[in-house]
Amino acid sequence: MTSVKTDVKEIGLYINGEYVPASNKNTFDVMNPATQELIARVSEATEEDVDRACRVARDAFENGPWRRMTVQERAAKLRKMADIILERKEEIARYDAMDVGKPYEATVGHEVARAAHNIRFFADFVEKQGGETYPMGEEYINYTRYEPVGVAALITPWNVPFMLTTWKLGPCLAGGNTAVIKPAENTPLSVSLLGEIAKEAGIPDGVVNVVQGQGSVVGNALSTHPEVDLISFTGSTATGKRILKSGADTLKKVSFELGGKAANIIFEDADLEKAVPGSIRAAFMNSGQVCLAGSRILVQRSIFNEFLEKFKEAAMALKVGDPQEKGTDMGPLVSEDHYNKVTSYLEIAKEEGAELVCGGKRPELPEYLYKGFYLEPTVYISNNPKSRICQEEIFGPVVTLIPFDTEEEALQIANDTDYGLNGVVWTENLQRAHRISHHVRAGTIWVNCWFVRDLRAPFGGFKKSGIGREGGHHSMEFFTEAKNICIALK
Ligand SMILES: NC(=O)c1ccc[n+]([C@@H]2O[C@H](COP(=O)([O-])OP(=O)(O)OC[C@H]3O[C@@H](n4cnc5c(N)ncnc54)[C@H](O)[C@@H]3O)[C@@H](O)[C@H]2O)c1
Ligand SMILES: O=C/C=C/C=C(\O)C(=O)O
Repeated sequence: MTSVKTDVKEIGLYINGEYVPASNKNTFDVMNPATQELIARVSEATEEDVDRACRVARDAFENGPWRRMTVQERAAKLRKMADIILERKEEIARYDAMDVGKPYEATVGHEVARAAHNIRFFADFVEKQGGETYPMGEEYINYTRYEPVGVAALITPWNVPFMLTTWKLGPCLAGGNTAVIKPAENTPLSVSLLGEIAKEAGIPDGVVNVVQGQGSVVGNALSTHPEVDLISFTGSTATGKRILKSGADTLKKVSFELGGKAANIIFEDADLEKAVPGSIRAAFMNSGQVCLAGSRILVQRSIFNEFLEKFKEAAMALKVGDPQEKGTDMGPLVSEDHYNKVTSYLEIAKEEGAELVCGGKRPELPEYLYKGFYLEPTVYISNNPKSRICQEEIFGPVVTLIPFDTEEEALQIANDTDYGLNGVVWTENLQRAHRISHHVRAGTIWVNCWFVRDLRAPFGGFKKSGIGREGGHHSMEFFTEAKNICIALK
């Protein structure tokens, strides 16, 4: 097996329905994290380019046909967009495998299908959406319209680039807004296609724009731009704080999906046939680079050793390798910087006295992957839930098993975190399942499952894991302004 050698791609910004170079012609390089090969040269937007994209989006919003179309017309174009995503699913998944290092097989079969569903779901949703009517006897009547907000900045992270961007773009466009998208700088490939896919679907020029470059420059220019009305951001809590500040002067609406450090709680009455593979997925999917990862695994002491043995065996059986290859469970980490961050926690774990169960080193790999940013699935045991490895979002294939004795103790540990994105509970006891679900302070609780998504359900975080909710009417509330019209009838 040799590496999938590809030509170096040249990727422009997408503004007003066409690919354009940066105004100063600058580009930045994108590497394949499995091999460190150069895979793309991407135009690096200047502040002037961001300004142009925002003004184009404003013009398309104010003067173009998009917001004036009937919902049926808009929905038809969005459905076409979903169809094109499915037609191009191999190309999109290849791109995510190339710059994220995400296993191709899982991406093409699941994430890209979900991306198409994100767009189609919101097309269907707005077609069925009604308004409110409040008659005031014979004198007056009130009715509500949901109008688009304006120009949206959609700023997205590198771990799930395409799917997460469509999760925002679907409701943004369904609501009649226009968009300037900014993907993460190390994973620009798949998202770069969204402008041309929108155009092919018949969405007018200027409605979907994509700018590329560093967060501190391009992201910052977007979040301070006076033409941007709202920001939907998914990324780290630290960046969320920065964006909140930079959007403050122009009072932008924000929706933030931020970091997590989920407790994955295994009770002694859990069915380990389900809990072990479920916890393995929650720990190591996408090399643990998932906001929803079950990275703190709380295990009741009476079954601790049994769970530990089974979990360790399953973790060590995961196939770490080339993301492009069939059967690969785990690819590399996304970049050298991120590899250094994740592996710094191996030192921290040692200093904190955590016990290493397995992993903690580079896996043995074929020669062409020697330069890849690989780390074996890594499992620790810790008796100190307050230690840094139990508190900080490592965002890699590094998880900690923490023993507990009682339900109260499990809840106390689960809630002893700044984050509150999600929690996971494994138990065969119905009352306990509800009790624990009610008391874990997080936006989503999965019981005897993980990462099962119904797009109508609210999705978002308590505490430092976010602001607002996405999903179904929650997304539409963010991407529309409710207007009440009161008519005197006499
Ligand atoms: N809650 C969720 O749904 C969810 C989903 C996926 C990832 N995440 C979180 O995302 C993080 C990993 O992603 P990441 O490392 O790409 O996050 P990040 O915050 O570093 O970057 C996210 C995006 O913000 C941009 N950005 C960076 N600085 C900026 C600034 N000053 N102004 C405007 N934009 C800026 C980046 O360029 C990138 O496009 C993890 O914390 C993870 O938990 C959360
Ligand atoms: O890594 C984070 C994954 C987030 C998933 C979603 O936002 C979703 O499923 O809508």
